[in-house]
Amino acid sequence: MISVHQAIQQIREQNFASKKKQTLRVEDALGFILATHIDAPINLPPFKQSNMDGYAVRFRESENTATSYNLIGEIKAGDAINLKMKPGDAVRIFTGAMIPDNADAVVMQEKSIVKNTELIIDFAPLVGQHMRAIGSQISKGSNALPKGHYMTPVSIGLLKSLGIEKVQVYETPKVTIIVTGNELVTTGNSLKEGQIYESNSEVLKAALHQQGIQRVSVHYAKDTLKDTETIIHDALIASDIVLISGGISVGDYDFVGTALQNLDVKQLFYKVLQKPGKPLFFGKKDTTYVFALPGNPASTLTCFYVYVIEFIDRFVGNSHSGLMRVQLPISEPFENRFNKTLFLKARVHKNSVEILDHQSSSTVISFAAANALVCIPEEIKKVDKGNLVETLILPYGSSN
Ligand SMILES: Nc1nc2c(c(=O)[nH]1)N[C@H]1C(S)=C(S)[C@@H](COP(=O)(O)OP(=O)(O)OC[C@H]3O[C@@H](n4cnc5c(N)ncnc54)[C@H](O)[C@@H]3O)O[C@H]1N2
Ligand code: MOO
Repeated sequence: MISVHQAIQQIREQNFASKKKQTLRVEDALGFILATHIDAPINLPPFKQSNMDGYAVRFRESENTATSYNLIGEIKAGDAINLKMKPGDAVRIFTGAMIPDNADAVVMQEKSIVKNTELIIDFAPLVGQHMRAIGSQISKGSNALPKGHYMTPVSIGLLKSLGIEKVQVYETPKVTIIVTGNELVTTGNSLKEGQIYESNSEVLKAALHQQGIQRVSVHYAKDTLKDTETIIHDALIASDIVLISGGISVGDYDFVGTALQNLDVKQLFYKVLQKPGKPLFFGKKDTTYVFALPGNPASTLTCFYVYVIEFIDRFVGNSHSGLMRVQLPISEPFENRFNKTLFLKARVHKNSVEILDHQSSSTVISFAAANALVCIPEEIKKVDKGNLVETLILPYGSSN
């Protein structure tokens, strides 16, 4: 049995140096990881822009205390007019429009009065006010997004605003989910005595999709060594990652461990001093990695969030791997009576984190209400109210 820390270290030690790359249109790259640094091909903004609807002014020669200017023209957004402004001139200007080269400042229209061709303002404008300088957001040639960056909607927007059409990203892994268990029935069928509805495959598939992984197939193995072995054998050939649900404990009908051994899958670790998810297996055959996730639904999902996400982030070259971890004050005292590291379903509130009821690994009712997992290390026996605890924010935790 190894510690949670050792298990995570083992995952981090895997070497994914030769990652496959692919080229995508920027708008198709949501959720992918950039395989190259991207430098700005143009200045942003590409020309001096007005930040307000109002008037561009050029100060009089030696001072800028003037409050009266001569209005000489108008420039709208999209106009390519570079008016030559003399000292004391003003130009009607709009937000996003190109400001004449020699304008010194923009004055908001709310602070101005126009009488015929005279612009009167009741204060002396500051040099550069309400103007966006060329390249002030990003200058041509400087780095817009680094290699390893996770593409979000706004990353797409930034690259689009730089005129970039295509990006190189790392390929996402092909994942096979294998579900074991004779008691499992898919929805749409009626339950017979002793049967339950199968859910882990859909949970894992949805959680993978949320990580940007679309190439996922699901297979079902009966609780026989032959069936388990055949299905794992085929998955090892067809996939980069195999996720197996259930059958990894010590019961007479838990065949996953033996099947993996028979198929020469090298064990990197088996059993972690944690609750839930103690009988977690991690191994490798050739270039394919295998996680055998304990079948209890909350154990399966906890192991996915703590270990599989860490692994996938590294596999796809994400420079930030694993769930975000923050220290938060706990809302009630907590006792760890298990001599194991606990991952507890929890809810982050504004100024604290609350451990939820129903922590059993066979129940997902608290997981459905959770937006975080609190990690209490095995050596911590008691946490007082208000003490800081390590809190892992679930992928949807910031939005619910
Ligand atoms: N003698 C011992 N028994 C058990 C130990 C142990 O150390 N000694 N460990 C327990 C722990 S901890 C866990 S976790 C489970 C893990 O067992 P398996 O990985 O072999 O999982 P199963 O037995 O196949 O299933 C456990 C539980 O979860 C339900 N299940 C499984 N798959 C699904 C699914 N796809 N959808 C919904 N529900 C599923 C299954 O019906 C069982 O109730 O072992 C303990 N036993
Ligand atoms: O470790 Mo098991 O996952 O408690 O139920």
